[in-house]
Amino acid sequence: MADSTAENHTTDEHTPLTAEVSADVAPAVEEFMAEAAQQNADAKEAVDDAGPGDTPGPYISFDHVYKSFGDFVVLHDVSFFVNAGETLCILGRSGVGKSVSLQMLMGFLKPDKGRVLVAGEDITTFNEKKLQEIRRKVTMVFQNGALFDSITVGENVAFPLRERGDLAEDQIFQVVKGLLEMVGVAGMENLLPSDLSTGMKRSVAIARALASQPEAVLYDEPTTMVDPLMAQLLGDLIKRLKQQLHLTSIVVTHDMRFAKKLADRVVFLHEGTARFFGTMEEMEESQDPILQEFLALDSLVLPDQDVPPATSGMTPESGIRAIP
Ligand SMILES: Nc1ncnc2c1ncn2[C@@H]1O[C@H](COP(=O)(O)OP(=O)(O)OP(=O)(O)O)[C@@H](O)[C@H]1O
Repeated sequence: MADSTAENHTTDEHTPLTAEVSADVAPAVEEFMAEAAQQNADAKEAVDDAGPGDTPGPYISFDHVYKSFGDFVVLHDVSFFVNAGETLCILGRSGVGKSVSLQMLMGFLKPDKGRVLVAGEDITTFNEKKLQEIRRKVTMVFQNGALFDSITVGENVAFPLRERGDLAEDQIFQVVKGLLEMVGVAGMENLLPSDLSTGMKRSVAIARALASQPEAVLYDEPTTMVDPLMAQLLGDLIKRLKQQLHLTSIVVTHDMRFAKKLADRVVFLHEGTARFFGTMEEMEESQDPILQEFLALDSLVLPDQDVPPATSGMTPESGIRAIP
């Protein structure tokens, strides 16, 4: 395992994803990551070609989307997009349709009206078979991790690797070990999900998502119910995945610090509409009283506390973890 002293944990987006991966499995993980990065670069080119004229097509977009449950209107004429390799944060108070939006992007829910485009394709009328193809490209990290409870952490992460059918068992073992080290939960292969804290489960869920080499990852409230240090670590990881794997990400969050750190753009949902769509700087400069109120309330809820830098790897014994 790489040295994990405090001075070696710079945790910026340029720290190699494999910096904490043991020397014995690093080559396998590096090869796996290089494959993923190349695939994502190809995906970006594919959507770049899809736009009209010289305009690149977005990787994901909501195009005038409407959604109601009975008489209850959740989304009313909502539009936004995410370019390939970029990160969008979906912000808004409870119950405004953030999770409903993610479920539509995964094809679990259909819009009543409007179009949903994923991987540059209009998935609005896709049948289940075609949606499964899309779900190979776009994967979701659920709040609770959505791990299989009856199998070990290692088996959970190995699952998508086995599905590929082209990897030998020793390659699977190495990639699983390396991915767990990469997301800061080294040595937890043999534990059951029920042995893990919420933050650890989320890290394992990210490792499992990465094992499927997605082009995009959708995160539902990644910092809910985790402490500020864990939130910082997850944020660093998502940023490095963007920087080094060119992953496209959508992050649903209430956490403005997190959004500030990650977002190329934000969409703010309010009373069924996309009240704001643009950069975080533009949102902060907005004179819209609803946005100003949201930002003011957030600064009350989240005082500007300094989070100490990560200093050590999390071990099953300590229950404390850090990523590079
Ligand atoms: N399948 C469903 N059937 C009926 N109503 C639903 C369904 N899914 C979501 N809703 C309702 O749609 C609204 C938006 O839900 P959603 O989960 O997207 O909110 P959210 O913005 O993610 O909130 P939170 O931040 O609290 O998670 C809620 O009022 C919810 O009860």
